[in-house]
Amino acid sequence: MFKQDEQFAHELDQQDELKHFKNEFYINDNHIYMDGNSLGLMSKRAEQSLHNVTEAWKNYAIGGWMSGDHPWFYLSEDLGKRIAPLVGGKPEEVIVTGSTTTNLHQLVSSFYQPEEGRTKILADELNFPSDIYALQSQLKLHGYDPDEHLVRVKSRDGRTIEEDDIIAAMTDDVALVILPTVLYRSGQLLNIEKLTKAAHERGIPIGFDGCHSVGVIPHNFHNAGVDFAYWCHYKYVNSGPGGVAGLFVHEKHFGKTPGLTGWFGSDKEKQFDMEHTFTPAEDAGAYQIGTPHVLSVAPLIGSLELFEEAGIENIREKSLHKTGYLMYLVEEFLGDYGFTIGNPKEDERRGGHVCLEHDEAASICKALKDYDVTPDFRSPNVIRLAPVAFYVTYHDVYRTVQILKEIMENKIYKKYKNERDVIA
Ligand SMILES: Cc1ncc(COP(=O)(O)O)c(C=O)c1O
Ligand SMILES: Nc1c(O)cccc1C(=O)C[C@H](N)C(=O)O
Repeated sequence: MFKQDEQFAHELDQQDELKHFKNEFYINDNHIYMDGNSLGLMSKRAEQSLHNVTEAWKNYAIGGWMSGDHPWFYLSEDLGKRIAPLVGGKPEEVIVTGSTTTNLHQLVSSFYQPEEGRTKILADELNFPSDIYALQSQLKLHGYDPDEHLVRVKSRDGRTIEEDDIIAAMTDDVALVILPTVLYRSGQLLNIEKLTKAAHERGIPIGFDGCHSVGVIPHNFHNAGVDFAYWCHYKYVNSGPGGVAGLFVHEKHFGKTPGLTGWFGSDKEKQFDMEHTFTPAEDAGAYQIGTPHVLSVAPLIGSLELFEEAGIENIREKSLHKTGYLMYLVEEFLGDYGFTIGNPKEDERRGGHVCLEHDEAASICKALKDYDVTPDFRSPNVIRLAPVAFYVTYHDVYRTVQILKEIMENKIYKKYKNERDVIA
């Protein structure tokens, strides 16, 4: 269904009904940005909404909490409602707050309730380090040895985790399951419905890290019955470095007091009563802790407009097609150069990036940067390439593969050290 020639790439671009979105983003003409899976590009809408919030601060000062187009007091809830369609949550099940890691701490503090004989947390050995560190420290806070109580499902191939292996590890001593939706390195998409059903059949609550899927894949957290989820917005949702994260708590858990409490988790009508008895919000808002980071959330106001205009189903369709095209070109043009495609190839098992493995991955990434292509390296041998639907064209994908071919054919990568820089 794909063709090898450059003209074909141009034809695909002409037919791309999302192509006009590229003009919404800041990117130099000749630059190819394949790293939206780590930090999304700045959009003009995000820049504008950030500016609007600084203007509100200028004009209203403390009045900004209740005045202006986006009163800050309700902003986290308002944005949660707008994120809800991206994660398949009800509007009141989603709140924009914290960071991925702090939200995980909050949710584990709330949902990990060990009891006699059921004390373990189940994760996987390919999980993102920050999640593992959080789980280890939570276990320690409960007086458990993480080496014994944090179970990490093994990968059979070093890239992916078999759902059946995860389910087999959901034994009677497991009190909580934490998994990624999409694995950060290989890009494997786990079957969220299947895993949630299996966990619940065994009486175990389950939560998902959606960092690598929110903004690129539609979700179904509510209908799947997922207990909770957490994710960042600075990758595929383009909210800027350190942008405020999000979390989902299924409505079946409403009414419980979160493990970590703070005044911004209060019922909004009660918050300024300043009582020493905490009255939690009745929805996911209860999981907030302190004052929202208004300046770090501001870009999301504008960025979300693009998702509302494009539709997440269309974004997923285009992302699958572009990653499919990239894999096709890799196989056609790079077959002789020692690359392995490390992500699952089936559409229902892969996320928004292609994982290329190569022994010289670090030096190849450095060479790509000198050709004005931004890839993403994960030690020891992974090149992640994300042809983001909004701003990477088919022709960009074509050019990236041609540049890779040139780097390999002419051994240009040999000019660079095959080791990572400070930030990968
Ligand atoms: C899967 C995953 N989990 C957690 C994190 C940590 O997020 P943060 O540093 O925003 O807490 C990241 C990215 O940094 C990630 O990719
Ligand atoms: N959060 C990051 C940062 O502060 C600096 C550099 C990279 C990141 C990332 O988000 C990395 C990303 N989570 C990953 O999947 O590797």
